[in-house]
Amino acid sequence: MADIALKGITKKFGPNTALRDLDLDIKDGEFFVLLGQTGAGKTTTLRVIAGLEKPNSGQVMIDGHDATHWNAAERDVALVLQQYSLYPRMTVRGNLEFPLKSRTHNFTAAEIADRVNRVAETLRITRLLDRKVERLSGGEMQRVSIGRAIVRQPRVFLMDEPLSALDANLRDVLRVELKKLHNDLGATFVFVTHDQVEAMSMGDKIGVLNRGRLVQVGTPSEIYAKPLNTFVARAVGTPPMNLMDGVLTGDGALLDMGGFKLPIAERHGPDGHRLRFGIRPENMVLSDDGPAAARVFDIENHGVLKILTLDVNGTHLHATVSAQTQVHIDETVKFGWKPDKVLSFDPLTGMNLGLGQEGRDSV
Ligand SMILES: Nc1ncnc2c1ncn2[C@@H]1O[C@H](COP(=O)(O)OP(=O)(O)OP(=O)(O)O)[C@@H](O)[C@H]1O
Repeated sequence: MADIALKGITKKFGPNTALRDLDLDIKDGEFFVLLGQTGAGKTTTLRVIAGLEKPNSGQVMIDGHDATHWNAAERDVALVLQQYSLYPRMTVRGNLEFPLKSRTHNFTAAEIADRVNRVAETLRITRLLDRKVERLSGGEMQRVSIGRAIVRQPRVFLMDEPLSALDANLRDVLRVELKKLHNDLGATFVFVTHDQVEAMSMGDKIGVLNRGRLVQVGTPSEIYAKPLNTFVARAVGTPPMNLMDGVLTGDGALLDMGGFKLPIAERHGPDGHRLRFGIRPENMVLSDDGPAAARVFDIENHGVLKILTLDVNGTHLHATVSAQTQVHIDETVKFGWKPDKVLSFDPLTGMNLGLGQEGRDSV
């Protein structure tokens, strides 16, 4: 088990800067998710923590020790990748034993057998122990990959999109199992994903990366309810937050879109101030006396709810409504929003004006 801290890490590949002055604190035993789009620097961050990539500047601290110059073995971390790094011709047992048989360990045969059996039980792969890896399904292989990481009992698990090659059902199952494994082991997990649903459902903490910079760190609910800026606001939530430009007037927002005026509970600026207003789809309200009008462009049925795409003069907004709501494509509907759920962003910087200086400093 271990705390990890990155201090001012910059990593360049030729002219390409993958990480820019990155500071990151991961607490002992935390399930920390790094969320970002492709090329954001997630894998590079993991490889810097693992000691597989040397930063151009900055420090890697493990349990309070400066580990910047430690090699990968000294750091005692395990990396699980999206592609299974297994030996296909060996049995599952052979693959699980392999990390314990290296010259740096001095385990007895009985100790190795005991560890392998316990890991197999934890991951429910005991019945597969004598099967060749090449004869396993994708989900089984990924379980074995995870098993190969835990059998060494490292202090940190680094996981690079370990579920992204699996089909949706299996991903759901392994998500739950990984969370349980984390609880059982009590080890520090750093989990990389570009899938915000995965990040929201698994992380104790989420760090949102964009172009090599850490934009915001927080619990899933903090990131969802108090995004630092429009980038984070749109990075989590399905469908993403609606953003609309407009001006403050009286107790409302006069939207450029359609010239509609909608009430807001919290003002961030004087009358006439231009803002970007943000509202999550579940906080849009369809009602006959709504102050704004739109054409229903699309309806997605999701069982208990429907996701509507509303067209307001060519701009699309999303609204999540109950499955009982009667709507038809091309129908004109009236809508409003929950005034206390509206966020106000600076249209130039994208910063969330509702957080105040204190909120911005804390992220
Ligand atoms: N070995 C390398 N040589 C050159 N450029 C690299 C190398 N590794 C990463 N990069 C660049 O660094 C940036 C960050 O890459 P990284 O793989 O860390 O992103 P990522 O967030 O993990 O992306 P993905 O989700 O696509 O894996 C990208 O612009 C990438 O092209």
